[in-house]
Amino acid sequence: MSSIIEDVEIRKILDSRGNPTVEVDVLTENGFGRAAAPSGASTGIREVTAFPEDGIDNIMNDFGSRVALELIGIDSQDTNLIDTILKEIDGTDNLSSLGGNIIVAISLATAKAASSSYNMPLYSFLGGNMKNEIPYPLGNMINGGAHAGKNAPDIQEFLVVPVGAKNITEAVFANSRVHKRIGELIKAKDKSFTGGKGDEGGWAPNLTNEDALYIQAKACEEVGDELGIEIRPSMDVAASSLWDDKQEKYVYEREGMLRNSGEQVDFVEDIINTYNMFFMEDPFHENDFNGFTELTRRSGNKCLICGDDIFVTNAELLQKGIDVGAANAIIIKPNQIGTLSDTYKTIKLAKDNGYVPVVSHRSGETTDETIAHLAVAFSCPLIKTGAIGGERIAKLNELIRIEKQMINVTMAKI
Ligand SMILES: O=C(O)[C@@H](CO)OP(=O)(O)O
Ligand SMILES: [Mg+2]
Repeated sequence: MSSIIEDVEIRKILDSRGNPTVEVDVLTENGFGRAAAPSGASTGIREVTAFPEDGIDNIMNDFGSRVALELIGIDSQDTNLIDTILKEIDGTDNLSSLGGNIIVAISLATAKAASSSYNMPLYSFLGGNMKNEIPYPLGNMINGGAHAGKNAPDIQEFLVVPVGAKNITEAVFANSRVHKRIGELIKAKDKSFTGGKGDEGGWAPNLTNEDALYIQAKACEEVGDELGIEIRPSMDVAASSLWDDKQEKYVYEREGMLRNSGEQVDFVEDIINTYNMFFMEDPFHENDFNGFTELTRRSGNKCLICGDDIFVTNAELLQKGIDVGAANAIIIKPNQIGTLSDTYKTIKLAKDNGYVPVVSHRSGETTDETIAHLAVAFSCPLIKTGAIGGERIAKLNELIRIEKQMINVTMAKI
């Protein structure tokens, strides 16, 4: 069987916001891999650059000579070599020449071509055939902040985790049930609600953070009782989007509130305690390591305190957090760092230091399902990938398929 790369093709496709992104096909003698890159709206400043400054089209024009020719003839199994070559072709520290999104699509498509060359699903090709754990889905229920319109809550994502679900089917249907129930509760509170949704398929209502939190908790309880499983509320504050450097305050525009870092710690701690939060992402902005450290000290024993913008899937930044006890979980988005091998390096560092890796979609997505395989392959106990919407269910339905293929399968330990 040959996994040697015979051809690499790139095309411009649509993402879920109607923006251009790239899809890459990698062909070997015996296999084929395809991957597409997502895009963020609330991106961290230290993420690699998604696309070159002049857009995608110029790269597409000289892709054959500049990229494909360099990869043809190389074994698609050699992820480290492929990623090194891609970074060399790019030649910049932040991958701004080729663009991290183009590099990540090639890196992932190559791994998929390798797995297909050996007739194996990606999760077992990367993770080995002893894998038998499925991650719990963090489902997105209400969208605010950078993912929704003007009158939506300031907080970006109101999420839930069906921690009592016994299998992935039960888990994803519990999340979709909570999503429906939240829609009903919003309509009951606001008769003029149009049913509008945000970028990740969560409702985008005219609600304060507090009302959204209350409705979310009520729906978790009601659906949890109905289904006989525990469902816990969670959130992504995406606080880099709230932070104003000049005022040195978190600005809650919808609420007309300003909070300094200390007040933000108290505010978030109170939410964790009041609502028995399971997971709290980016409660502080990307440079506020002190805020993360203080909240982790106070609440890290009862809630996952997760860093996204602060770490951007970068092992060096994660090490900085480990050194000061900032957070106990990390969001993993391959396109924040640009390659599969660097993504793995960060996951390994997280696990070696007791940080929970949480594989995540972006707000701008395609129907690419690769992250479902990565979460299983690298034993990440949680995956954040929405609850409804075509580009979100692509990953959730793939997890259902993966679970059916596995032997002696269980949900991850959380
Ligand atoms: O902040 C986040 O965690 C993500 C995904 O939910 O949003 P974006 O892709 O816009 O960065
Ligand atoms: Mg986030």
